[in-house]
Amino acid sequence: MTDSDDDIPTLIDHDLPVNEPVNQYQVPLTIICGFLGAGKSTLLKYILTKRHGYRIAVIMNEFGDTADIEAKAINISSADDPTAEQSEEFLELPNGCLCCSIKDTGVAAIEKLMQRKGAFDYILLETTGLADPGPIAAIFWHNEEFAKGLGRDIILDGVVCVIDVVFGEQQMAEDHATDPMNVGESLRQIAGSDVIILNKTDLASPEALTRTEHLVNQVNPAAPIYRTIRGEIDLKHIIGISAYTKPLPLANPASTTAPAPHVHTKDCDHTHEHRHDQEKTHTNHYEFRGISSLRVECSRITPEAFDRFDQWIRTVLWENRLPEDESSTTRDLLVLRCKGLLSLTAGKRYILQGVRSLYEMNEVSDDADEGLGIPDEGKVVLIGKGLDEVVRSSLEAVLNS
Ligand SMILES: Nc1nc2c(ncn2[C@@H]2O[C@H](COP(=O)(O)OP(=O)(O)OP(=O)(O)O)[C@@H](O)[C@H]2O)c(=O)[nH]1
Repeated sequence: MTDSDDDIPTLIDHDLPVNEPVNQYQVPLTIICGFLGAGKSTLLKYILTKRHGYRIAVIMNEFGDTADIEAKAINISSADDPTAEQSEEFLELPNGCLCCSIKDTGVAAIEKLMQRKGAFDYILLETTGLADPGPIAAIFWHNEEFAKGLGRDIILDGVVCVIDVVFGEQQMAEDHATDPMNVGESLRQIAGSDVIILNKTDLASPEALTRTEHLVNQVNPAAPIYRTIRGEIDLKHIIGISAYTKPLPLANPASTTAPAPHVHTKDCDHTHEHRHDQEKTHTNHYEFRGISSLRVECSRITPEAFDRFDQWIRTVLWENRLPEDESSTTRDLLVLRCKGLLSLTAGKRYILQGVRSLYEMNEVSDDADEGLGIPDEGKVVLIGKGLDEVVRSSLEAVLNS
């Protein structure tokens, strides 16, 4: 980073978008979640003062029951009024960013913001350190009521989780789960994210860094992991990633031409080359506080198998049980996030995306297919609880039927 924090960038033309917008009529929205004190505000401040060519509206929000969380402010000053901080509801920054310090509930904040449509072309939503991003993502993705109103103008781009690499491991271990499934918020945040930022790497030992990275990767093998100091990251990794629309469901750096986000050191106990095999092995057996991931690969499947898979995933997501289990109480099954790619014998390919009970399977267009070189074989990744060998066998049986 060449800009100093004290430099207020001047307004620049929109010729430097970090990634191409998906749809010019829709404003992409990125949810930033993360552990308490992990560096979410620091990341936002970095974004708000960097020359990136986006006019970003930042919402610092408090979704859910966060009354016990002390309200905090992001201290951004403007060139015109260096003392201006959170006193203003909207603060327009010289680089085109719009800082919006609305503290009411989510949709109301977005409503207010969308009244200023045209003043920005990207929205960043910071959640509190205790927020589970799943329900928030669901508000912006596939919520029918919301889609009739504001939602039609907003498209969920992705969920980014900031982790404090010094205390991350400890936070995950100590996380007291308040939900009936006893999962814990930090693990829900990791499970529900599309990109993971390991922040404060300047303060952590290489061993702690590697351990935390490995741990996070085991909980969510589908999300690329980036290491940062004070949130300094190439914005193309977190903005305009189209995590819910792009036909790249599994962010495995080894299979893409994108710069490898998974940074390795000599201490790493895995490499890009054999990471795939490790995922197969470790994700089968790995569990952290009951959260694990399951990855199943398959060759091209028949249309009948595709229909059966649709039924399978619906039963798993909506009823928390396997289709063959008569009662939902027979196992402790909960899927927080799912992603997948299924190739049919007839030639069609479908992307699976799921957040909690919401899911969709969209056909991949030929254009996207050509541009991105989607592999022939399919795979499904589930992140959640109770994903044991019985679930694996059940899924494999459906996909291979
Ligand atoms: N050394 C170091 N300090 C950092 C880094 N990132 C953030 N900090 C500091 O960590 C503290 C917490 O950072 P914030 O950005 O406020 O964290 P937050 O996630 O927004 O905090 P909450 O919203 O309260 O959960 C601040 O004092 C930051 O200056 C980093 O990479 N290295």
